Amino acid sequence: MEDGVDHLAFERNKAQFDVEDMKIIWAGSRQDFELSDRISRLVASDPAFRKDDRTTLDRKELFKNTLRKAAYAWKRINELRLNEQEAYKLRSFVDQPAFTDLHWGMFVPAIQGQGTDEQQQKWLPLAYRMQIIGCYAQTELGHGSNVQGLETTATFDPKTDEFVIHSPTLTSSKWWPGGLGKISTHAVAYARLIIGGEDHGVHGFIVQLRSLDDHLPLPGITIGDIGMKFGNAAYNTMDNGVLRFDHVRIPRNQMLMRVSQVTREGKYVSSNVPRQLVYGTMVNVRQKIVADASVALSRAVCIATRYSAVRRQFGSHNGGLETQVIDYKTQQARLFPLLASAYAFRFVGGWLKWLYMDVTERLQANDFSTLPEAHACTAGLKSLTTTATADGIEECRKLCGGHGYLCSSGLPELFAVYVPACTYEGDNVVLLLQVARHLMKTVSQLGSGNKPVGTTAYMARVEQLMQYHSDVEKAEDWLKPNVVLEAFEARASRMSVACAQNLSKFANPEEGFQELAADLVDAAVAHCQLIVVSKFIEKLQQDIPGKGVKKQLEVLCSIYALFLLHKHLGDFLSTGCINPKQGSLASEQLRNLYSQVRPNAIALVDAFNYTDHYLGSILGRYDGNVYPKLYEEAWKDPLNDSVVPDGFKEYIQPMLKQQLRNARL
Ligand SMILES: CCCCCCCC/C=C\CCCCCCCCC/C=C/C(=O)SCCNC(=O)CCNC(=O)[C@H](O)C(C)(C)COP(=O)(O)OP(=O)(O)OC[C@H]1O[C@@H](n2cnc3c(N)ncnc32)[C@H](O)[C@@H]1OP(=O)(O)O
Ligand SMILES: Cc1cc2nc3c(=O)[nH]c(=O)nc-3n(C[C@H](O)[C@H](O)[C@H](O)COP(=O)(O)OP(=O)(O)OC[C@H]3O[C@@H](n4cnc5c(N)ncnc54)[C@H](O)[C@@H]3O)c2cc1C
Repeated sequence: MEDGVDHLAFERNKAQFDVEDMKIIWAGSRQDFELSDRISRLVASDPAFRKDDRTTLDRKELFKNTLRKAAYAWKRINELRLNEQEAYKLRSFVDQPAFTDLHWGMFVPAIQGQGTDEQQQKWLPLAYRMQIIGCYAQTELGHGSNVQGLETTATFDPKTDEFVIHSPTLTSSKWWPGGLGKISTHAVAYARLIIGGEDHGVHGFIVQLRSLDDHLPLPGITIGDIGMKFGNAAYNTMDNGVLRFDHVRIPRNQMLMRVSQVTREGKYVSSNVPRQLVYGTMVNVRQKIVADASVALSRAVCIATRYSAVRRQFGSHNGGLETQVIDYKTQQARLFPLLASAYAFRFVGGWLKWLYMDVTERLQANDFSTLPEAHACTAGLKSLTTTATADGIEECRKLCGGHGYLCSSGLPELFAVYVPACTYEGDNVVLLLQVARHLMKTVSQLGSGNKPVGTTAYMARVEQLMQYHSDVEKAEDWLKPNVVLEAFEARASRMSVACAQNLSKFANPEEGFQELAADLVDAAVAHCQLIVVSKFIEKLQQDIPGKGVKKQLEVLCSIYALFLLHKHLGDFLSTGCINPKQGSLASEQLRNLYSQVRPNAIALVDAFNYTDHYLGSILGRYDGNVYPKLYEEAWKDPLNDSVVPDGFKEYIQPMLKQQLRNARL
């Protein structure tokens, strides 16, 4: 069959729910849906945002092309008078990482979160109008995860009322900041504050890097790009940079002074806010990364699902059609948990956004009580969702067989752009260790009358959870939300308690923490998975309008939870929460659930409402017309510009002629 159009139309007719209603649930609200829909079509219909040619561009062309798109996007944002939310959407649908991500995503929030009112009034209007372009320069060549280990210094000079920013060693060179390499005029740079020889730890400083006239680096500044990164086009649209300071002077009022101040006399004054607020920008971005995970994963799942319905292999009887690969149970068991994960991450992302807004409001009112919870949740969920998304995109590539390896499938580039999310904004293992510290603290305080709150509230029932044994008797029992929730709570609390008990055997707790780090990471994962499962279940308790929509979400929620249970069966069995028979019943139920998803699979990915432009994949085309378009696309490759390739006459022809001569001899 040459043309897949009929396959997908038939698939869409099979759906047992209203896809338009599901689009609203996915978007968050009708208003959010309309906004996304409008802006994505605007970008898709504008030839200036074309992106199908980028894998064939060399780095310089690719980068220039990125600058052109960023400037054009800014022009359109102004011409159309888009508000902040619309502008953010437009940049995301342009789908090309650029310096603007760091300007809007980190430089501006760093000033908003860590600057005083006066500093905000001075710098934010310039940044909002893009009269200055900023980046977030924290990581150094020698230190990334260990922020306290940064070496760059900011030494106060009381004579001139300035800070002297300096990179004392090679390893103190700033290394990685996006937008720094070629474009940023300013940075929020992190450096150790030194006053009168005393080290006050790491603080943020606004530093001008380049002239606003000719864009040349200012005196004392050495700056450039750090070189090609993984993938071809992918993240190479971004100028991740290197920066060295040679005694660069900035006025005292360019230290971000919301958390602590340096007076004219050189006195260090701490506000009554926790010093961890210096890390606040990372918490903000981690929350955005969690929201973005569902987008990246759903794109890959949309491509793999549509293609799996178009692709046929084996099973033809009497010359009839072969079997659609989506009908193979192995394909379903690999694909449908990823579909369910995309929905699960969508809902947990929405919840985390709420949590972040809540903690921000509290901080403004000097209530710091929920900061540890916000840090643990953003760190843990960033780690969990980005790991699962990066692995999921790669699985989707494999689900598309050989064609998934072509750039025109969109999957190689999606993976290459996405996978650094497991490292940036905190290495995923380092972040899970932060969650583990939070859990160990919670367990250690259990007997003290300090009741655990928020996502650790289940620990208050630790005695009951330590006695728990699942009462599942038949496969359908696993469909009950409380049954699932209790099993996940019992597993998470037992893993944390086991770690705490083992830790208590060490005379030196820090040594114990290092020794037990792998178990602690497992306990942190169990806790984070519980959060995602419980937020999905909570979502289902809300009013969910739309024909058949709630039923589909219930199926996906069960798949997400039971897939995790199946994957981590060892945890559930070894902690004694369930027995082997109950584990088998969960697998049986999972198979039933896959059969229920099958007729709805295409409609469930249509509900993401992605344009073909945004998907950027021939395999994932809405019309399913894969083969003719793949064939057409191949001829566009620059290698096919000429029939005989460059280099043939120089290298291959002499070889062939030599062989011919030898044969004659
Ligand atoms: C960006 C948006 C772009 C928008 C426009 C485009 C549209 C695109 C669409 C979607 C966008 C999605 C987003 C995409 C982003 C792409 C850009 C990526 C750019 C990348 C940037 C970076 O990577 S910046 C550098 C990030 N670096 C790190 O994350 C470093 C990791 N390390 C740390 O965080 C810390 O050092 C660590 C926490 C690991 C340890 O710190 P340390 O001080 O040693 O801590 P410790 O002693 O363990 O703890 C002390 C104490 O403090 C508590 N704590 C630690 N961190 C925090 C925190 N962040 N908040 C609050 N509290 C914290 C910790 O729990 C301890 O508490 P106590 O136990 O003492 O109570
Ligand atoms: C694409 C990209 C964009 C970036 N953009 C920016 C930016 O705009 N601004 C910026 O400032 N930075 C940026 N970064 C830097 C990024 O934040 C760091 O790379 C990240 O925080 C990880 O730190 P690291 O590189 O030092 O890794 P390392 O800490 O050196 O990690 C190496 C290995 O050691 C392990 N490890 C480290 N510490 C521990 C520990 N305590 N216990 C157990 N294992 C440990 C890690 O798990 C990992 O396996 C970017 C990075 C990338 C890849």
